[in-house]
Amino acid sequence: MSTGLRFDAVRVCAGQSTLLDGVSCRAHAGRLTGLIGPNGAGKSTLMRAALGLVPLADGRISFDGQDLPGMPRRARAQMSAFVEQSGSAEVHLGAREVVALGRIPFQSVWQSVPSPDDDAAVDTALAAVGMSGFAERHYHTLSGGEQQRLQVARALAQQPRLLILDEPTNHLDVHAQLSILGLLRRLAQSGATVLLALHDLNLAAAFCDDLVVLHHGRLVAEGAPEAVLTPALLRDVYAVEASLLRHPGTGRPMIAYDVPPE
Ligand SMILES: Nc1ncnc2c1ncn2[C@@H]1O[C@H](COP(=O)(O)OP(=O)(O)OP(=O)(O)O)[C@@H](O)[C@H]1O
Repeated sequence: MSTGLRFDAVRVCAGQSTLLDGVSCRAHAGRLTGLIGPNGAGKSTLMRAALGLVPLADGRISFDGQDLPGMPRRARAQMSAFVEQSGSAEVHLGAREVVALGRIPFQSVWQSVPSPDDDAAVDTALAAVGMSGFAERHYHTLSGGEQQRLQVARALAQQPRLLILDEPTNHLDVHAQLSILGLLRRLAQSGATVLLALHDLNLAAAFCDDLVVLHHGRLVAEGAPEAVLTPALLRDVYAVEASLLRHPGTGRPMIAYDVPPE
């Protein structure tokens, strides 16, 4: 059984700066974990460290007990997928080809055309993000939100057991935000480990099973949204005043920000 993603006393440095300072937290298998914190808190750095894209000065990051950053790239790509914050530069590819990039970790060097399994995974991923009708378009002709949905589809085509996404709802209209987060929640419910950075705290509260809060490169809170999202934490971490309400249907926390009168 999968035990999920685990960060133990993770420290990351760049020159004289400490970007992450002794961060220990978990993203459990079968749960949607939201990584929150203000700009510059260290969210992207933590995600990139998990995938071996920035070196650890200290600590350990493991997935199902295995050292994740230290794993051979192909083995890591066969189990994990990453959607980065700023879209990538696949400008000369068609939309379908971008999604098909997610199948590369499973293809042999002798394979010149995608297998039926590859094609099926790409079709399923395109449909999951509502982009089947865009498959033949050039990537660079797509809107920011359409490109974002394709990047999520590329990650889904990898059929990962671990999915890490850096602000996947960036550029998306409200319907697309709810639909992508619903999709990620279903993926988690099917047993995957899903860790995603989010700035919209109301969306984080509505969808995530667990929240991890970073501030100045340190862990400041971890747990269920209703335990983590308190007026005191919002004041200390985000320097905002807010009241916590409950959604009348789901009982989930909702944040009402105090906007000063003019
Ligand atoms: N290579 C680097 N050298 C120096 N500082 C860096 C480097 N990479 C990141 N930083 C700094 O580390 C801090 C954390 O950056 P990071 O991108 O992880 O934050 P974040 O929480 O993802 O922010 P945002 O919400 O704005 O995307 C920032 O202050 C950033 O400027």
